[in-house]
Amino acid sequence: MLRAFQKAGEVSIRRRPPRGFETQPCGPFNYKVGNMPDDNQPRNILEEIVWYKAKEITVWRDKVPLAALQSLAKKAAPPVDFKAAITARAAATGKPGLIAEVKKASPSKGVIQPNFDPVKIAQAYEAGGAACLSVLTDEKFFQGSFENLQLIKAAGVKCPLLCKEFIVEAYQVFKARVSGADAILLIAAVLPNQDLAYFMKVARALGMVALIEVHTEGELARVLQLEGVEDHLLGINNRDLGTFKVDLALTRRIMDSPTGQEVRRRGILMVGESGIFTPDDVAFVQAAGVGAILVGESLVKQGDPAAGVRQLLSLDA
Ligand SMILES: O=C(O)c1ccccc1NCC(=O)[C@H](O)[C@H](O)COP(=O)(O)O
Repeated sequence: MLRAFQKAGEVSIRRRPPRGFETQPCGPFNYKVGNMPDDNQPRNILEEIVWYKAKEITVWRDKVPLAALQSLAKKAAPPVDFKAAITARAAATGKPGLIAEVKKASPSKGVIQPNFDPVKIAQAYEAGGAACLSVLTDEKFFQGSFENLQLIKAAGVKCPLLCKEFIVEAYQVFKARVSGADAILLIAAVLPNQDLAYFMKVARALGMVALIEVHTEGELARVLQLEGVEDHLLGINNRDLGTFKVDLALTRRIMDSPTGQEVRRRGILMVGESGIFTPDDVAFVQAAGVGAILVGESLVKQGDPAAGVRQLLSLDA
């Protein structure tokens, strides 16, 4: 459902507070600007995340300037083909290719897995039959890290890795590559097409693909206008950003719409994201037309994530 402030398909997330941040850096101190009116507050969790991200990036850039990161990216081991891993696994199993998410906590659920060992979880997902992995790198809201991405790659996990970061600047795309990512997430609610096109280009130049995530049919129609979008993946996130409620029927509604039909005609690899808990859920989104699924909570909270993967996909042990 569209909110009052949102027009069909347009960016709905404001990248900065409209009247500026409440505090401004002033030498070694943070100077409080004064009481800000209510309309300067984030309207949903995604705005809160993105506003904080802008501050985080400033700190990262002070430590490692973009030029230094770019030269590290040149020296990094080459990326692995993310899309090929999904299509190969889907062909072998007859199920959507699974992108299993290494996720400790979330804004909607708090801590999901208190005994969180990212490498062990990643290895278990791979052993269970995941095609690819998604690694949350956001620290404040998901208790993830870029270090987790590095550790998983360094441990020899072969599944291609998606850097699950809230990207608002090219700096993060280079940081993802340097940390071992094979794919990046781009969110259409946050990024206008001009930014999406630029970040897709940077990702391609570094040998990665993008998972471009939409929440509405309008956003899907908008991202379908991007040149070369077929080379990437498109995801439908079933989680409402305002209420956190997940509704798998969103995937079906969008895939059944005229825009969803266009996606099928153009043979774009679609990913069903969030709220997938059971083999019936997998069958539901597969019937709706997705070729891949992105699953976090239902797998990560299990004592045996490898068994969890096999169970979810109804695979033999
Ligand atoms: O997971 C959240 O609470 C969340 C809140 C706000 C923005 C994004 C959020 N999650 C990111 C994701 O897209 C999910 O981690 C991913 O799709 C897996 O979802 P699930 O299987 O439901 O854990």
